[in-house]
Amino acid sequence: MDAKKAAGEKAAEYISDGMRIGLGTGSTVYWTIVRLGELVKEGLRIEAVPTSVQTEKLAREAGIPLLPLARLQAPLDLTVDGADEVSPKDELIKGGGGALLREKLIASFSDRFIVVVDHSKCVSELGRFPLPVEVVPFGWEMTSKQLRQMGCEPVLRMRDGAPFVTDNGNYVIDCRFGSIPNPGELTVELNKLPGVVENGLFVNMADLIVVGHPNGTVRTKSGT
Ligand SMILES: O=C(CO)[C@H](O)[C@H](O)COP(=O)(O)O
Repeated sequence: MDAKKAAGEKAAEYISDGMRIGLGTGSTVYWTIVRLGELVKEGLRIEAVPTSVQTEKLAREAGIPLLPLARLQAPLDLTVDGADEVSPKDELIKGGGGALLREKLIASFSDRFIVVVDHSKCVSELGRFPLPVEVVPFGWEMTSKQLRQMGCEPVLRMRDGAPFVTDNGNYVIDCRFGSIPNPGELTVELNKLPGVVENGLFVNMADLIVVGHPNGTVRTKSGT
């Protein structure tokens, strides 16, 4: 079985009747959404908040009832989402799919945050994957220069010959740091830059990491 499918489907086991959940974005949580769609058809009652337009579409197709954020009075029970890198301390890089801002918001509104990855995402130190930073389009060139001064190689994310635009109307600058020895400090420093909306470092957020392996086995480990 595919490692992403194994991890994604396993996460569905943590979701029970009556829960209000957050649904992440990407090809691993895709399998959670597909599995939840099956369970909903079998009678599971849940409501979900999607972290992207892409996930909203998938959830609708799967028949999962959606919950408008404006109606949310209390934290979500659980959010399931993927990641691009996971450190030994369960710090994450996210945003490969460009949904980092909504993903961080929804995860922070959740009592529990479960991360689903295939084994290749587990690294000894964060930073080989370029860190996605969501920035406002106005003056992005200056923001990029300031990001460079923080020790990375910044590249504006492009799609079809034009800047990639997030669901929030912003740009993404992918910042190649090479290594990020102190993600906690870096996330604070990045978010101090005026043009930065949010960055893809998720520190002290994951409660459980579900890691899929190519033979279809899954290992879980408690997060921070
Ligand atoms: O952060 C994300 C999207 O913004 C994704 O969760 C991350 O890129 C992992 O994606 P995939 O499961 O497809 O490898």
